[in-house]
Amino acid sequence: MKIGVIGAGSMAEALISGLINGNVVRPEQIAVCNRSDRSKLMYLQEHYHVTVTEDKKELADRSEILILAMKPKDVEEAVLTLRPYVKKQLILSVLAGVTIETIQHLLGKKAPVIRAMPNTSAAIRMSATAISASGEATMHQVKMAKHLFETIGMVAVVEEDQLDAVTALSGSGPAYVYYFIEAMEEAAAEVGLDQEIAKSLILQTLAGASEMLMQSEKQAGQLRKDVTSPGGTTEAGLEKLKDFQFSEAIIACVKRAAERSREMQSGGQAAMEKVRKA
Ligand SMILES: NC(=O)C1=CN([C@@H]2O[C@H](COP(=O)(O)OP(=O)(O)OC[C@H]3O[C@@H](n4cnc5c(N)ncnc54)[C@H](O)[C@@H]3O)[C@@H](O)[C@H]2O)C=CC1
Ligand SMILES: O=C(O)[C@@H]1CCC=N1
Repeated sequence: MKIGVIGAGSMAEALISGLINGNVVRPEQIAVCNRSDRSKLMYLQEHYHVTVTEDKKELADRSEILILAMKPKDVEEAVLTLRPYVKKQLILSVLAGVTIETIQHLLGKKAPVIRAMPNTSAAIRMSATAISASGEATMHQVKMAKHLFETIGMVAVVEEDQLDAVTALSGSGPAYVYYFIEAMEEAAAEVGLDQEIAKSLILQTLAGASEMLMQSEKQAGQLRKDVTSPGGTTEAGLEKLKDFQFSEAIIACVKRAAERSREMQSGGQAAMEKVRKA
């Protein structure tokens, strides 16, 4: 399987790192191009030994899968310059808020397109990814995409209209967790803990809680109650989280991110209109 990656940013690197370090594909099976920043290409070549090129034709000709990994605002230019070289390749987009219809419009044909929403934990093969395929994608191509993402984490197959919600939940999700950890680190300093010790305690606590949920038949709410002794420390701490409307804040966060994904989708439709009128 030969893969061409268009856009050499954070998500591209996470995918490349997961695929290569997990021995899923060999470096020579991956070629990457970027728009302007050549240093990023040099970095990827040096670290992962992938092929780098500035020539989209060369990239497309050698690839069976073309991964779109630029920012959504750049999709129009990227796909229009790629368009002459797209023949039978499967187009695999990781772009937030850019629909299959928009991509097919920019390509000027009903090419097989699979939208995926992974997250940056792909770098260590722990991504939570959801995929959705266009009707043009063959069963083989869907299986191939599913397999690709399964090798770097777990995969859920969803309807395309679910992808805004997925993006808000697990695509952006690592950032919420890192934000929580940053706050825990700040809290640890305020209660007088050494920074390094605090960091290991926080990370093991998160990993342990997450693993408990995976292994246990109990739901999160029950496991929380198991920790919370009546009149104890946890109850006192949780009261503060309630005072500051922790749940409401998380719900508002995910809802706003999903809404933003839908707004970005409207941007993509405007680009599609522009191409249609040109
Ligand atoms: N960063 C994340 O956690 C996740 C990002 N995504 C999606 O992945 C995509 C990329 O995100 P990041 O990697 O964070 O962005 P980034 O800004 O780090 O990387 C995008 C890269 O694409 C390049 N690029 C732009 N136009 C191009 C063109 N015409 N041809 C070739 N390269 C071009 C840019 O030079 C840049 O290096 C976005 O669409 C985002 O929605 C999806 C899931 C998670
Ligand atoms: O922030 C973003 O728009 C992208 C999509 C999911 C994670 N990062």
